[in-house]
Amino acid sequence: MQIILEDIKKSFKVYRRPEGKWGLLRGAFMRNVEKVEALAGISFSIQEGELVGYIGPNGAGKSTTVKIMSGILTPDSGKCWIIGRTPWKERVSHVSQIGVVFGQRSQLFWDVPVADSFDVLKDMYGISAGDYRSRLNQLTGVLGVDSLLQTPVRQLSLGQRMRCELAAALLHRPRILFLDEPTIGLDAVSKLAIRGFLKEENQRNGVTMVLTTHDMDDMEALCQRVMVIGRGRLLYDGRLSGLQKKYAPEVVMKVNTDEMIAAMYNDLALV
Ligand SMILES: Nc1ncnc2c1ncn2[C@@H]1O[C@H](COP(=O)(O)OP(=O)(O)OP(=O)(O)O)[C@@H](O)[C@H]1O
Repeated sequence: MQIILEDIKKSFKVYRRPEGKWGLLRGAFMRNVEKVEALAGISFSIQEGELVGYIGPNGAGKSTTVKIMSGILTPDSGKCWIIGRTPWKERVSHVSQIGVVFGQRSQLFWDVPVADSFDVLKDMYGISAGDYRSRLNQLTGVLGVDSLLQTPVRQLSLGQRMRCELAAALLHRPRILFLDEPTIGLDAVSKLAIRGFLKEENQRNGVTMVLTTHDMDDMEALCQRVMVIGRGRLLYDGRLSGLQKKYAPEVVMKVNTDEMIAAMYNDLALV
């Protein structure tokens, strides 16, 4: 198994101001401390080359799991091995094997051209000049961002930025890619492009992927296996079809809205 999590628990301390009219004033001297249990004992394992969907409602603990697997957060207890390493203990060697994309955050420098961020990543990961050139050509070509390399990140649209984020996460040829809501806020055309790219990268290069999303079309297009988390606990781990059969047994018609809208944009020559 390439990814193993065993009984991972994580809670956060949150400080709350006393309520009421004088709460603001009293809060300057005393605060109530509360414990939020984000993960209450999560266990799963993932094989090399799998593309697994990780879904659940807001606040269920998805991002916390991704942050622990990426080595950004340390859990309170439990065990985690990613390619045989414990992420938060062997961070440097761990990050060379993984790529991470957070849909709501950027790993690119905001004010400088995209190419400058890529150059920094090249040095950070110690990618040789030849390998960097060929990988950059390949990724920018497939993702359609070659013409954007000299544009400052702040001038990119969300969809353009997300394609650049994907290229940045894959420059060093990681074996595992963690994706936290990579299609959030994107239009139908960009969503389809990113799904197509992820599928190709998984199938052709065998990159293992864990995909967090609220978009069921992402799930259907990409994931055969789905893990459902709720209140920090794993509630389901199995085939997407099993989940659909259980919770939507009587669906009679399915309209793929993303594909419909993408076709409409194409017809209107809007892309
Ligand atoms: N740094 C933090 N400090 C305090 N509480 C936190 C922190 N990070 C997460 N939490 C809490 O932990 C719980 C799980 O949060 P998490 O971000 O993992 O959920 P999520 O499933 O990714 O949600 P969403 O779908 O909204 O992104 C939530 O109750 C959240 O408020």
